[in-house]
Amino acid sequence: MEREILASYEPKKNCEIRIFESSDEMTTDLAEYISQVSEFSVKERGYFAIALSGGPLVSFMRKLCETPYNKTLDWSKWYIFWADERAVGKNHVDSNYKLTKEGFLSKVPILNGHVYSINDNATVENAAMDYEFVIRQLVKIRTVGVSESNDCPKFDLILLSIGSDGHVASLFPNHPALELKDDWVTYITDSPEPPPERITFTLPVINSASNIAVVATGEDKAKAVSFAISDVTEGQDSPSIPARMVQPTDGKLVWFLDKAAVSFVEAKNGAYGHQEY
Ligand SMILES: O=C(O)[C@H](O)[C@@H](O)[C@H](O)[C@H](O)COP(=O)(O)O
Repeated sequence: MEREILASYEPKKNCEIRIFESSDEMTTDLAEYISQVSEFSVKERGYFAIALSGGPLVSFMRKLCETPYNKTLDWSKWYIFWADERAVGKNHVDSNYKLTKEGFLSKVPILNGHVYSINDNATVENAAMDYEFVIRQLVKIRTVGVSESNDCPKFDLILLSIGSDGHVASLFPNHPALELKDDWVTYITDSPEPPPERITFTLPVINSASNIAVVATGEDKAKAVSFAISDVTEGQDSPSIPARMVQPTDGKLVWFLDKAAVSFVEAKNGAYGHQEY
């Protein structure tokens, strides 16, 4: 598989940062990474439970719909979830389900019964409660694994992208939802980005996953990426943004970035290869 990683670092325990020349090369590596995680999970557990989010993420997964992956992956073992969803109908242009259906699910043979979309026919509060209930049932029968350190679900992979304000899933800076410890799924009604009502996994669920990948390209994400991955002590220069709170308890975190997304880190620290990520 042809792909060139410009640099790869392991700055913190269980965290790796991969930097690519272009977003196209990043997309190639991301497909290979997802394929490897899915094969490992199917071998270990018999299932692959993956949670997706919105934004540009689905378009970054496009190479999974092409050869060799469309033919080689064991799609019948894939179970799809959403780390966050906007409270709009499934046909609405803002729906993460619609985005995923059009860009991914309609192109690969994942079973309809394995697609756990968030209820768009309920209030956000009820949709969040329903979703947590469904996940609890699936954890009971181990279609979704369970964390060894708490009773949280242990998704095989949670894929996130980062907003330019540093939000991940629908967890926004300084929002009380960031403090939740016992809920698995929650809702917000005051998202700073439209639409205001959203359903989201909480940090304990995200951090309990076996694998978390955060994907970011472009200069508009560069500042947030720098605040999220740099080692400097938190303070005015490095606010504690949600993406920085993504720290797997027992699993592994991989950042997939293009050159533009690390331009702010680079400006502060020098060229790639500087160890102070
Ligand atoms: O539904 C959502 O809003 C997302 O799950 C969100 O976390 C998104 O992934 C980021 O906002 C990046 O998306 P943009 O690049 O479009 O800001």
